[in-house]
Amino acid sequence: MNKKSLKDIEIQGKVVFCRVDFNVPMEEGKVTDDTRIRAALPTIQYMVEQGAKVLLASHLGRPKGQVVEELRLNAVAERLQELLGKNVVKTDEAHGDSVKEEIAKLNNGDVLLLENVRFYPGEEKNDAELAKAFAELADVYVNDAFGAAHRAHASTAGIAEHLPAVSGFLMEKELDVLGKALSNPERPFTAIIGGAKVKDKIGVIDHLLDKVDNLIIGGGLAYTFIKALGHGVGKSLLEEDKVDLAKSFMEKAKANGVNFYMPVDIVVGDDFSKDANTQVVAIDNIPEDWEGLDCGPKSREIYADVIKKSKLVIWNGPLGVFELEPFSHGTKAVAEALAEANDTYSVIGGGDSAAAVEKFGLADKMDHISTGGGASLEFMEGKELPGVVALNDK
Ligand SMILES: Nc1ncnc2c1ncn2[C@@H]1O[C@H](COP(=O)(O)OP(=O)(O)O)[C@@H](O)[C@H]1O
Ligand SMILES: O=C(OP(=O)(O)O)[C@H](O)COP(=O)(O)O
Repeated sequence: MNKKSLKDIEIQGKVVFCRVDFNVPMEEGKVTDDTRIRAALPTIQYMVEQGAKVLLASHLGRPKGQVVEELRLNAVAERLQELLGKNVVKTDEAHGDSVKEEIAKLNNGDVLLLENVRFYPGEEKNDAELAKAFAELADVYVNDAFGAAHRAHASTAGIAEHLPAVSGFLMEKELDVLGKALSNPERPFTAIIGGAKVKDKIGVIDHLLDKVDNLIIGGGLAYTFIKALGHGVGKSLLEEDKVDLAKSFMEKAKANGVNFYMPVDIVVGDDFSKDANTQVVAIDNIPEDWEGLDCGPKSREIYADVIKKSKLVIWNGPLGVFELEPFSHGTKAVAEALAEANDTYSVIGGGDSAAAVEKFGLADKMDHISTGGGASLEFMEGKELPGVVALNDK
């Protein structure tokens, strides 16, 4: 990588503003998957050992510029403290006088976690004043938040204009592994795209159609494609204004000779809950009052077969609502097929896909689990990541 790294600078006794991606799954105020926190530990531990005063900054969820009590980072601070085996100071703000007072109390090697940076409306707007307010807290900026590197926000990009700015170790590793996998992909090359963030993902499908041999569309995205085929989708997740686009993707796949796969059968539920009644239906037979929440058994078999014949698979986004047992089987089938396919290099992207693989106990069978979903997709599209561009060149 042509960007400066943490190892290239002197941080002893300096206040380091380190952007991390601690946007972790939470339930009832507890962190349910700490993969992203553990992934940042090498960088944090290094800064501690070097005697820096470490300020960690992260977003959690999408509070849209307001304080949302459930999205405070207190539980994250607790988990980090356990993992580091060291006290972590947590502030209720992310900049300003109260934070400066806490920083003044830090000794070399101490760690402080700032409050959710997205509680400030300026964060997502990359507001210059907010970027300056963050920069005022520190001497050096380190970006280790690969998962948020595709966002040009005040704490991921703007701040870098005011301080020496370098990458952390997680950021470096992600760019290295993904870069190597894609510069000359082994074929057949398959992309599996699922999840719920339709708007974020549907665009990258276009680019993947220029690169892959096989494309599998699943999860909540699938219903926009099912609708594009002219079928009803009941109460399933649907991005009505992307239906025409979905149609054009299917045409592009055909024109490019890409094998295009989407579910042929669906597990529908009458409620978004683990106690829902379920049934398996064909994609042209989704009942009006039901919601598609997983792919069915026939689809799973087809996907597993494609995976086993691939040399490289990138997977972003669960194939169903894997958090609820009755709708976890599609995601599990894909994870198992990847685990069994020894000749297939598997790259897993996305917080939820990574959490799913972890939940099924298959994480150590994957070749690379990225901490970034959207970020890894944009990287694989060949887009420049603003959080990387903003860093100092070597
Ligand atoms: N059919 C579906 N309907 C609604 N939500 C779904 C469906 N399939 C998957 N999901 C949800 O998608 C979420 C993950 O989406 P997303 O954040 O886009 O993925 P990732 O974090 O892996 O990039 C999961 O919480 C999962 O429950
Ligand atoms: O979880 C994240 O995205 P991802 O689910 O695409 O990996 C990152 O923390 C970025 O969050 P955002 O998509 O709200 O900017």
